[in-house]
Amino acid sequence: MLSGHSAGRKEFHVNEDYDLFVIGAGMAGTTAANKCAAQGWRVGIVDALPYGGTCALRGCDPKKILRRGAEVIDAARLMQDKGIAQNGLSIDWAALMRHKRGFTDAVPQGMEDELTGNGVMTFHGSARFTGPNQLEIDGTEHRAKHFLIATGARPRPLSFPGHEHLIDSTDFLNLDALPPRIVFIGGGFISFEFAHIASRAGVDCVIIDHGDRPLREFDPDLVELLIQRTEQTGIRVQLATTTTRVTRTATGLDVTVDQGGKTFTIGADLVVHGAGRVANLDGLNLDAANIASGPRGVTVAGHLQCTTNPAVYAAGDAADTPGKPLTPVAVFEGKVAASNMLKGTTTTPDYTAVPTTVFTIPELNRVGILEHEAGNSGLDIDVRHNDTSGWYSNYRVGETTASAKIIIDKATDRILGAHLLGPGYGELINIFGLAIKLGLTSRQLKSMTATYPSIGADLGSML
Ligand SMILES: Cc1cc2nc3c(=O)[nH]c(=O)nc-3n(C[C@H](O)[C@H](O)[C@H](O)COP(=O)(O)OP(=O)(O)OC[C@H]3O[C@@H](n4cnc5c(N)ncnc54)[C@H](O)[C@@H]3O)c2cc1C
Ligand SMILES: NC(=O)c1ccc[n+]([C@@H]2O[C@H](COP(=O)([O-])OP(=O)(O)OC[C@H]3O[C@@H](n4cnc5c(N)ncnc54)[C@H](O)[C@@H]3O)[C@@H](O)[C@H]2O)c1
Repeated sequence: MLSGHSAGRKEFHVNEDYDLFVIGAGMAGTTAANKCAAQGWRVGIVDALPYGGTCALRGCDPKKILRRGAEVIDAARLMQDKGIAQNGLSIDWAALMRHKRGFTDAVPQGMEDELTGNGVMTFHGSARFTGPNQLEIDGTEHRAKHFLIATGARPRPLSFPGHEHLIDSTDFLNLDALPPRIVFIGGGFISFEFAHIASRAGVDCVIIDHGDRPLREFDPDLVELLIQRTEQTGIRVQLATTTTRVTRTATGLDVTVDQGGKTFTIGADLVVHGAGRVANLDGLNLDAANIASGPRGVTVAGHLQCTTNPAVYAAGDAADTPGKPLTPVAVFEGKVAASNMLKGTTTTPDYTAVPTTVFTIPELNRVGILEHEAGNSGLDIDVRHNDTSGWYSNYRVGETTASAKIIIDKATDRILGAHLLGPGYGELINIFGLAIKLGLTSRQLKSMTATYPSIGADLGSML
């Protein structure tokens, strides 16, 4: 370690000679760090928070553990008058949170042990660039030949008066108790998933979206069905509704909204931010390293190298790429960035056939193109749209909302898109993803033999 002075007056210790320094120990950052260390590179990684990132600690994994409680309640309700007595089954939120922590508490040490076991040097603190090839963490400068920015995303800043009263998704996933009334601002993944969990725990939930259609990246017919099922569950969905202010009252919070010029107030005990996320680049002092960026992240070329500083790469939610802010995308972008840095190549990530699931109950899924996108591209398509609610696998569990829409290219018989709403379809969508990735025809996919009776056995009929 050396001592020196940076551009400011502060004295720095300088730790030199990294091949790669990674900022952010989430899925993108740890994937790249492990891959480069495995090739013998000297790698450093830093996180301002415990290691693990959003998915494992504050997103996908804890969310889906909490959803399990809601799944059990919903499954029992669907079996009302079908052999399951409805006597007092309820969510014990505190115990469910303990179940969640049984998983999340072990993540940071496990992740850090894996990194150090692979020879990666781990640091804790906030990193900020001090030059094109150097950054600072708590008064120590680190120089490296390459940097990977993998700092994830944060809730989009909101501007209406009283926005400071909102809690974010991280706060929601750590609530010790659920209050009687929750309002969710924004009708996207977070609000729908959380409202579906909270309503099964007895919370009176309202989702407010300023657009006329929520979950815009999903098939509109299936979204319409999901809204109906959501409202049957007791969740109010207020569309084309703008939140104008949130005020603290003696008993809770008042959310004042405008719907087509009509103003009214919705009472709440908690208001949750579900209005989108932006790249988390604040505090990185990107200008010091001449790193171009926008709200979607660090400006990178197709091979994930920064367009204005060749030493810098970016991956995951912090990179402005065609990839959606999803865990599998963060992982494969981390791999591609690592490979390009290691080999000096310009490989680009393959974004085809990345499936997405909104983990409502039942779940909404998409892979490949939407019906209207096929139309816009001038493709001649066959749309195989089935109401699957009466099919055996849904009858068995008592689910009355289920639908499948498969988009097939008439010219080649190839599957271009699959849109599924129904219990267990979150697993089925992966098979359609593989079919699209491999360019399979509907005839080839139909030739699959599935176990019976299983949800996979419905696949042939969906085609
Ligand atoms: C509530 C919620 C639920 C989600 N559910 C799903 C799901 O079911 N499926 C799915 O595919 N995706 C889901 N996502 C999205 C998914 O979590 C993200 O796409 C993924 O975690 C992004 O990974 P990443 O490595 O890019 O960033 P992150 O995992 O966010 O890691 C970034 C890390 O960088 C650190 N950091 C930031 N700035 C600095 C700095 N200056 N210095 C040091 N460290 C810094 C942060 O502390 C953080 O640990 C969900 C997201 C949320 C919020
Ligand atoms: N299951 C999953 O894979 C999963 C789950 C949660 C989050 N995520 C990721 O995290 C990202 C962020 O999730 P999210 O739910 O916050 O965002 P989102 O982008 O899914 O949805 C945000 C919604 O809020 C609306 N909105 C924006 N500003 C508003 C305002 N001021 N008032 C009312 N409505 C407003 C938008 O119209 C949109 O419908 C997602 O895009 C997704 O990539 C994924």
